[in-house]
Amino acid sequence: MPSLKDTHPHFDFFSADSLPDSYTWPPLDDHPSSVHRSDGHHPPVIDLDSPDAVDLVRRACLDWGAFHVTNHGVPTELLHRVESQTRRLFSLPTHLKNLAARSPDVGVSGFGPAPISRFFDKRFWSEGFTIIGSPFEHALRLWPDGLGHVPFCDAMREYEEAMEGFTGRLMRLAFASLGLDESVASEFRGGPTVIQLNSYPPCPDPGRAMGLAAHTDSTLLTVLHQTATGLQVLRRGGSTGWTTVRPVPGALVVHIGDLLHVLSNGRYQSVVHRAVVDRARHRYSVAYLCGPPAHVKVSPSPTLVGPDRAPAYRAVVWGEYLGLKAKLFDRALTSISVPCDVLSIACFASEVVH
Ligand SMILES: O=C(O)CCC(=O)C(=O)O
Ligand SMILES: [Fe+2]
Repeated sequence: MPSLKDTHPHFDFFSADSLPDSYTWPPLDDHPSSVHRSDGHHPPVIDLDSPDAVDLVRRACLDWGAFHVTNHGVPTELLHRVESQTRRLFSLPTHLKNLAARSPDVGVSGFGPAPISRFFDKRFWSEGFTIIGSPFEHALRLWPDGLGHVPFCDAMREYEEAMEGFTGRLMRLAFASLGLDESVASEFRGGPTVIQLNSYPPCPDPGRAMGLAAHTDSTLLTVLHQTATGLQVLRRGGSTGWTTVRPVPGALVVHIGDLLHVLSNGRYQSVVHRAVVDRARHRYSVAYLCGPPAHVKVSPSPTLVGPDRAPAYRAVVWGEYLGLKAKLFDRALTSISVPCDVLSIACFASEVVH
């Protein structure tokens, strides 16, 4: 049962020399940097220019639900600039960041703890800043004098443009890897832009703190930029526990989200992931959340449905799914699954009718 706390007072992470009780999670025996996996037990690195890219993406989606991409076409200089502007934003004093806080009236954009934190009794050792559309209004509150907001807004706008191109290419690859017509991927492009900036300050007791608890993303695909260790993924169906996804210089991490899970009729499963924290290092990550345009219904692709493979999920638009996630969290996907008995009745009925 979620604790559904409405707000968390913003906490000054840098003044803490020990972990307050409200941030102390039970010790996790699979927690964090003790997990070192040898090669072959790590999401693969895929060169987007490889002639085998489609097969490599299929294998990675089936095995991990996550992979690294190189030759993605996003300039290194832009990645550095986005990271340094993220750092600049989170290093503002707390009272200034609170001027751009998320509020229920203004929606989910702005500064604050991760929205999923309200499902947990313990707090996350992190701060987030969610950008939906233009960051201009929030940025102007954070840097009210002069042109301080300009480099931040420029970097985010350029990143958004670069991500639109990159995720278009990725979606075509993902479609091809499922044996679907690549041109249909364009129907799922042009959705609202969402960029999630995350900050994980150094933590006095990282073994008992949680940066961001286990979750799946409510997206088609998520592209994560990280330059420090902290991301962990759970390999589905395996018994290997959490795998630390070490940053690969210059590469971007791709996650399968719940909506691609639905579209693929469960063939590709959304990846469960979390972020852990470090005693000395302040980590930042930038997630680009790629979803469909507001009116586009996502349902299992007809090509992946047949007499022996009934549709496992009903159709949803992104807004409805986000609403379900905000209410049900990790039960959202199950809530749109089509129960087997309904399927067999439907199959039986169609056999009787035809
Ligand atoms: O910071 C990370 O590594 C993970 C971030 C994440 O999962 C998210 O923003 O949804
Ligand atoms: Fe995530």
